[in-house]
Amino acid sequence: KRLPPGSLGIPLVGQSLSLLRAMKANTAESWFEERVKKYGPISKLSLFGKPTVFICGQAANKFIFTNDGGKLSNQQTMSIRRVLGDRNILELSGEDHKRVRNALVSFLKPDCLKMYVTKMEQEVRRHIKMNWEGKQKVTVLPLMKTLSFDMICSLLFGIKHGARRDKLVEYFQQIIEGVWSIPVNLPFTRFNRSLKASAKVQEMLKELLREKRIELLKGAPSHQDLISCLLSICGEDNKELLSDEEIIHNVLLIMVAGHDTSSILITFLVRLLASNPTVYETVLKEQEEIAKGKRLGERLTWEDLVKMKYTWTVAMETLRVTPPVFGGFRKTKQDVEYGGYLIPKDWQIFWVAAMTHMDSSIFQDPTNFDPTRFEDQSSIPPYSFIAFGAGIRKCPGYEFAKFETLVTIHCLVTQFTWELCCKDNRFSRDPMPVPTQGLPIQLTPKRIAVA
Ligand code: HEM
Repeated sequence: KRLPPGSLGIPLVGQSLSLLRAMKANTAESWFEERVKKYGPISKLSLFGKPTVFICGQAANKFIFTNDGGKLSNQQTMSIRRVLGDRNILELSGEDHKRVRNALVSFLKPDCLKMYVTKMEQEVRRHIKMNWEGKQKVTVLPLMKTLSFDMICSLLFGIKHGARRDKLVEYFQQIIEGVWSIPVNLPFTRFNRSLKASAKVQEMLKELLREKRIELLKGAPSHQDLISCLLSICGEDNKELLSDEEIIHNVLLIMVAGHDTSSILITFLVRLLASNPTVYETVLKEQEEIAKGKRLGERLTWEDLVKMKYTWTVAMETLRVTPPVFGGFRKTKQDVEYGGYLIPKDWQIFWVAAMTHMDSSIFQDPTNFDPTRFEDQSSIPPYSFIAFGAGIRKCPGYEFAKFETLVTIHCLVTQFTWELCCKDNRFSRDPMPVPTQGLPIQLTPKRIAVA
């Protein structure tokens, strides 16, 4: 009797197909709004074969993110666990989660990333030279995916351009397809291909770890890339803090977590800059000021990124309106009480970012694109902007994504102007937002590249 209102629907299927259809049609936000109108901010349903409670609002977000690791644990789909490995950080809890997360953050924190701004710019300039220069038309989303994969390979894994990286890209595509698939391991299913690709990548990473250990023994700097950094962190007993399996599974996770998200943010920024002249002019002015202060061929520094304040508010507002991560699941470790209802042990809880991002009591006139909301971030109530999550599982790649986005937008707006080829400004979710036809744009070069 104390269960939240709502129906669990047809056994196994529940409301999954209906939600997936709404995602594809980009109406998932209204799908949830309808539920709230019907049942209020807490309701039960069944998603992906499991009884689920959907809760929304700032208090709901706080409940989820502050109880993470306590009454609630992380809940991922079976395909994620099978493809990325059971030692990836999403599968870990308690002390194990803390240990692996601290190790990842020791490389992903701003103090460390500061040293890599030049390397990021080199990667972006190389990408532009190969894929944008001399072209009249490009399709942004696939190119941004290539760029973010290259960034991850160079900066995080220290894998140079060449045959090994090409092989990795090929397998990676298959891995990604399986991460979001139905976990049926039969020949010719996406899931089966993905498992095989994952096994091959894990073999390649084992070899890479061996090589990196030798380099470290020869005196290579431990902070040259994330993998070297993870290998060189020792625990109290002077032994490596992370097992090889943990490093490999987390490298696989970072490939997935850092690839789709940043590439989608940059793609939606490119789309916005083509359709909002006021925002475009202000971003351009900020970026040109920085470019003017540089000598020919002089690279961007961390200090330059600090000056890109307006551009970052535009990125944050883009994430508010179109969060790449729609929402996420947690699992109850015991019966829990919330909002006067009982959520039984082992049920899923689902949070949805858009429900607070589009709440007019938090963000005034929420459908209006207004980057000034993020000028003073302390004015945003806690647990209401959750594009990067919150609490102990808040995205550790936030700074990496920020640096990558700012460097890329700087290079693009100072080198090109562009127009959208497709007047259809809609997008679907798969589960990440995908603009129509991957966002083809008409390019005009501004001037000869500086670098
Ligand atoms: C615009 C870019 C990005 C967005 C919007 C984003 C969003 C998120 C969100 C919402 C979560 C929390 C999920 C939850 O609580 O269930 C998360 C976690 C995570 N993200 Fe990101 N992310 C981005 C970029 C990156 C990058 C570039 C990396 C790696 C370099 C990364 C690595 C991770 C990892 C490892 C976790 C799991 C953390 C944990 O469980 O402790 N992300 N991200």
